[in-house]
Amino acid sequence: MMRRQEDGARGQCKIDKICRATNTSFVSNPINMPASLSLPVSPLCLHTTPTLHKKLTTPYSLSIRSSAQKPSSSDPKPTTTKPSSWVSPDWVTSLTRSLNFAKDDSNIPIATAKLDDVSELLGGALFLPLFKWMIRYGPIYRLAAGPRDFVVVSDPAIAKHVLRNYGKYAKGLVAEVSEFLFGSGFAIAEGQLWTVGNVCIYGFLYCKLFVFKLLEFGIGLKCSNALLLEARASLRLAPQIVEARAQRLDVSSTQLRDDLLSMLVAGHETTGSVLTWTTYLLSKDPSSLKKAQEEVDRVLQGRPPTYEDIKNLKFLTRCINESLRLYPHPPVLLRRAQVPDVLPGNYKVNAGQDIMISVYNIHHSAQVWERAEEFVPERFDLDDPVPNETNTDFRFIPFSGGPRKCVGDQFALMEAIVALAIFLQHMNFELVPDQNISMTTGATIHTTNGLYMKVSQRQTESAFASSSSSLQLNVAMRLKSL
Ligand code: HEM
Repeated sequence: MMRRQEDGARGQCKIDKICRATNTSFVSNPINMPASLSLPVSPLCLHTTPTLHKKLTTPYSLSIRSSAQKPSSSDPKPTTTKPSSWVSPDWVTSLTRSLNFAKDDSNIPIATAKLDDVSELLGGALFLPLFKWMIRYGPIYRLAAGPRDFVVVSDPAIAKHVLRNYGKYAKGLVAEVSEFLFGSGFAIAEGQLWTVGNVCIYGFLYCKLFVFKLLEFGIGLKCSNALLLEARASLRLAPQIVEARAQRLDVSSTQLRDDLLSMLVAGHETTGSVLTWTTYLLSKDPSSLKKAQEEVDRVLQGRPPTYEDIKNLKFLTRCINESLRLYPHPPVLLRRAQVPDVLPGNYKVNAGQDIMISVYNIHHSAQVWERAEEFVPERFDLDDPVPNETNTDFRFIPFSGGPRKCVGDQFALMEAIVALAIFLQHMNFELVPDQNISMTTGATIHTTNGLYMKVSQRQTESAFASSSSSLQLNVAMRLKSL
C-alpha cells in the first residue's frame, strides 16, 4: 500500500539557515512577486503557502523578439520590461557564492553573473540570461542565485546522463515548490510513491483526462485557469467515487486525487502553448504555411482527420516538432544529485547539488543545431521517425527523457496535430500588425498579452468540397495565453 510520507525537513530551506547564521531576517514583498505556480528557482517559493500563492496574480513579463522572427515593419516591437525582483538577492547571492564556491574542485566554470542578472533570473524569463551565460561560459557552468547555487547544463550528453540516472538524481527543488499544488501526485513524487504501481493507474486517469481534454477543445484551443480550478473542485466534490476507485487500486484516496491532479495540471497549458507558438511561427513563414496547408488538403481531402491520417501529416508534424524545439515547455528541467557523481567531461557534483538542465539552451545552441535560431521544419527528415530524445541522442528533449519523461507525449502530439490540421484546413490567418508579443515563463513559455491573429475562412475546393458556404468571416481571434 502506498501512503504519503510526511517530510518534516521540507519546510526548511537554506535561506532560513543563512538568516539564522547571519542573525538577519528575510523580508519579502509579495506585492511585487512574480506570478507563477512553477518558478522553480524562486527561493521564496520554498516559503510559499497556498494562501500566499493566491496573492500571486500579477504576471511577470519580459517582452522580446523571438529568435525565429524575421524583422519587418509590422513586427511586434521588441520591448524589454525590466523585471523588478520581489526579493533583493544581492547579499544572499554573494553569501552563497562565498560559502559554496570557495573550495570548488568541480572543474565547472563559475559564472560571474551580475547581481542584476541574477535577480532577473529569480523573477523573470529565466531561460534568457541562462542562454547569455552559456555563450560566455560554455555548456556547463555554476551559478549562485539567491540562497542556492545551480549547475546549469546546456549539453546533450550531460543532460542524458542526469535524466537517465533517475535515482542518482531526483526532482529536488521542483518537487518542493510544487508540493502545495500537486500534493503527493506522481508528477513530483519521489521514490516509493513514484512507482510502476502508481503508473499503472494511468489507464483510468487517461480516460478521465480525455473527457477533460475534449472539453478543452470545446471551449477553445486551451482551457482556462477557471476551468482547471473547477476540475480540481469537482475532484473534491466526488469523494465517494474517488474512495471507491482508490480501494480497488489499493491506494489512499488522497493519493489517487493527487495523481489525478498531476495528470490534469501536467497536461494543462502545454499543448495550448505549443499551438500558440506553432501558429505564430507559421504566420511568420508563409512558404511553410502554404506547404502545411497543401499537405492537409491532400491528405484529408476536405474531411475531418482520422487516426490513420495522423502519420501522413508529416510536414505538419515537423512544424510542431520545430516549434517545440524553439519554444520548449518547460524551458528548464530541475534535478538534485542524491549522491556524489562525476558528469561526462569529468565534472564533479556533490550530493545535494541542484542541477538545471536548460532545454532552451540545448535547443538553441549553435554547437548542437545548424541554423539553430531559425524555424526550419525540414531539419527533421520527413521520412525519419518522429524526433525524440533517443533518436536525436538528447539533442531534442521537449518531453524530457529517462524514467521521468512526460507520460503524455504521444497524446499531446496527437491532439496538437489534429487541432492544427483542422485549423489549417478551414482557416487562413495572419498576425495582427503592431502588437506587442511578449513572453513570460511559468511551466511553459507563454505570451503575456495573448497573440492576435486576423482569421478568415479558407476557400479551397478540397477543404470545402461539401460546403456551400462562401461567407467570408473576418474575425480577430485571440489565441489566449494564460
Ligand atoms: C506538448 C505538450 C507537453 C509537453 C511539452 C510536456 C512536457 C513535459 C516534460 C518536459 C515533462 C518532464 C519534466 C521533468 O523531466 O522534470 C513532463 C512530465 C509529465 N507530463 Fe507532460 N508535457 C506535455 C503534455 C502532457 C499531457 C497532455 C499530459 C497528460 C496526459 C502530460 C502529463 C505529464 C505527467 C504526468 C508528467 C510527470 C511524469 C513523471 O514525473 O513521471 N504531459 N511533461
